[in-house]
Amino acid sequence: MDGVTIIDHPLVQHKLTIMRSKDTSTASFRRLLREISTLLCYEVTRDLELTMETIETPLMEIQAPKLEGKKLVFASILRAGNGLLEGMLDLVPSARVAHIGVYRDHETLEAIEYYFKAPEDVVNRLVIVVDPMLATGNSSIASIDKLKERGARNIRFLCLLAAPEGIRNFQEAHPDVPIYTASVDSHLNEKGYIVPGLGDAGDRMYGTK
Ligand SMILES: O=P(O)(O)OC[C@H]1O[C@H](OP(=O)(O)OP(=O)(O)O)[C@H](O)[C@@H]1O
Ligand SMILES: O=c1cc[nH]c(=O)[nH]1
Ligand SMILES: [Mg+2]
Repeated sequence: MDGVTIIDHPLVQHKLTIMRSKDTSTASFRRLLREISTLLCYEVTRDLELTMETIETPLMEIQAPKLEGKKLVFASILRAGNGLLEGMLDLVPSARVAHIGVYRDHETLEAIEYYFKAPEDVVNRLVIVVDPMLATGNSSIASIDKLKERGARNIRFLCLLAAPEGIRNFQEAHPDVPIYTASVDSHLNEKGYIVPGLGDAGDRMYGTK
């Protein structure tokens, strides 16, 4: 599938299976999401450019690689995005963070925006938008619209599960934004849930249902 990278690392797939199970507790779900996010972060940053820098080891001076360019921005779509954000920050503690408050209206499935806070200078930075679920795509499309209004030009979207319908909508709206996901599931049901999916990610993370 063009523009979609499926992260099929065995550890990712194993943890995802446990997360999907309805018998997995809130505590385990939250811990697994944090663990899996470090593995996803590793893949979504795999091709970042490096620049050589001179350093001195205790033995000699060498040229050694460091990340090039400005610090990354991780943009978390609330609430469930925060579950991915935490593990990503474990790996890249210097990343800047944007928070985007969006929830789905349960009837219309439209994205309702309620909060937006992002670094002023996103224009020159790679922005990695995180949300475990890409269902209709309405939430991620609206979030990326806001980031583009702010000037972001270099954007990637990272999720855990995606539905084919959501990928189509997303790519129509943002053909320039690559998608990284651990799985493309079968379809959306009549209520807009991903099937087989894992249920409502926010509710499972925070025990709100
Ligand atoms: O692709 P979409 O159809 O827009 O669905 C995906 C969105 O649904 C979930 O959030 P939800 O609306 O449940 O909000 P919450 O995280 O605050 O519970 C999920 O975390 C995504 O943000
Ligand atoms: O299956 C779904 C669809 C949207 N949001 C979720 O949390 N789960
Ligand atoms: Mg949400």
